[in-house]
Amino acid sequence: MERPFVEITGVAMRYGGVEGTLALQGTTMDVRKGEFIAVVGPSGCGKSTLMRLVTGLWPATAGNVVVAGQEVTGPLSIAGMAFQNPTLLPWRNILDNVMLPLEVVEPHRRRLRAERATYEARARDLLALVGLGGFEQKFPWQLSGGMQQRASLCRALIHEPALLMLDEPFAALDIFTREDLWAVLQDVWMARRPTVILVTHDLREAAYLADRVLVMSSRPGRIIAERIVDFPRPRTLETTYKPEFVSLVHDLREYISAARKGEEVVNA
Ligand SMILES: Nc1ncnc2c1ncn2[C@@H]1O[C@H](COP(=O)(O)OP(=O)(O)OP(=O)(O)O)[C@@H](O)[C@H]1O
Repeated sequence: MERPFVEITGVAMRYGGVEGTLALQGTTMDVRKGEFIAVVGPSGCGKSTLMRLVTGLWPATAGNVVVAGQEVTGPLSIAGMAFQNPTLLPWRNILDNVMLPLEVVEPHRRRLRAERATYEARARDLLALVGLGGFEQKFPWQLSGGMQQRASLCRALIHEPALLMLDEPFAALDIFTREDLWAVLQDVWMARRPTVILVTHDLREAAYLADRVLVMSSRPGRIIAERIVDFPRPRTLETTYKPEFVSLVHDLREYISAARKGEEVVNA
């Protein structure tokens, strides 16, 4: 069997020394190459911490994180990231914001000067794919929140990362924009098949997008349940009204209620 692309084994994370906050303990999970995983759990259970450990932004206090067969010991260049706030640079136009990772991540950094036209075409294609064709020269403050979040998704994808880490990327958006972006993200994922780990509080979002949903316990967080989601793709809003979908979301909600009360959850 192929080795998982992301292997998290017995990870613990304590912030601020021995007396500090224990955010994760005994966290173990694997993600296959090209798989779309959603991680859900009670507020403060350590989801963002998990993302920081996988991308090498923080070292784990205990346990191992291995990505693409390599132990993670520092920031991962094969990862693209998007967060709740789009964090676009206000002095750069949308095209230049999207192209930013190319100025940082090798081998693109070294090729950028000679192959600028090719890279720029790639950025324009991505912007068109998320519905932002024609907005390349605009500045972030000239775009709505949803449009900025689309641009930030393009920025996370421009260097064609093998791993896409999304930490509540749509949380700040209204429900209509959010649902539009689910379809956009699904399109991008189906076209390029990166391995995705999405952290979200929105259980419908998890069920719409993921191949597998992992549920975390209250802090210190560990994985206490998982559900395979096998609705055919591309999924649409119609999918979300089907009884199987509603029932999955209902189950996930029950798991989280149990986790918040500190009860054990039986694996489905
Ligand atoms: N840099 C830090 N220093 C100290 N404690 C931290 C730090 N970052 C997070 N924590 C603590 O670790 C715990 C887990 O935080 P984390 O942000 O990972 O949770 P989360 O599940 O992403 O939360 P939410 O669902 O509310 O976004 C919390 O108790 C938080 O206060």
